[in-house]
Amino acid sequence: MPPLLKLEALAPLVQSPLHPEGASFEVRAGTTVAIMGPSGCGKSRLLRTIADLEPSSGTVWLNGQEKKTIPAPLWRRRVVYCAAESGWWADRVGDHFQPSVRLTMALEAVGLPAEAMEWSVPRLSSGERQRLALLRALTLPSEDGEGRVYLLDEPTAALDPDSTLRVEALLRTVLSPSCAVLMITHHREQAARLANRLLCFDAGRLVAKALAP
Ligand SMILES: Nc1ncnc2c1ncn2[C@@H]1O[C@H](COP(=O)(O)OP(=O)(O)OP(=O)(O)O)[C@@H](O)[C@H]1O
Repeated sequence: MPPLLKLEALAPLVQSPLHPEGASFEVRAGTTVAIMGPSGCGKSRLLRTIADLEPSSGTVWLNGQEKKTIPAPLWRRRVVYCAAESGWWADRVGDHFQPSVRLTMALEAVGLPAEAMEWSVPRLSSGERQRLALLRALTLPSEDGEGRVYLLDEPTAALDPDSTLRVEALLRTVLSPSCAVLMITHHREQAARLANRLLCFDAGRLVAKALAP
């Protein structure tokens, strides 16, 4: 079985912060891979290139199928990107979601009430905003049941310790055998709690590191 996500020499086309050889690694279905590195080293841009939001050189495959053979809207439904700073386009939170039992359960799991769907976006605290943006990504309906990769950019950066643990517990439930998570974190303990593999930026190269401190 091919890896769910595979990168070969992937790099942003414009002013890439990566070493010229780009990023090459695989993410297997059912696993979480954590990425760490200093501020400005290129972590977010790497996720954005995988998500097809920045022009890039190199090659990406999803389930053995090359990105350039998959229409962009379909790619973005299967490679779901959750940015560190979320974008919202309507005033009411609920207008960004499709109601479902899964959503109600997920809200509860991260400590938010069902009424959060009625809240207005401008009133959200940064932690509420971050959890809701994550739920929006995680509960996107899947039309074809195909495997998905979730690209999560510092998904708990705005959260208190208790909310962080709640979100981590939710993330573990996302990992069906056909899905995978590729996440950026600044916390090694979080990587150790969640990830199967850790990749660290070192002078523009991604280097595998042990998860134990
Ligand atoms: N569109 C762009 N074109 C050129 N350079 C960019 C672009 N967007 C960001 N950069 C630069 O690329 C570098 C990497 O940015 P990136 O956002 O990937 O960093 P990061 O590792 O995620 O940092 P942090 O941990 O602070 O979020 C930074 O120096 C940034 O200023």
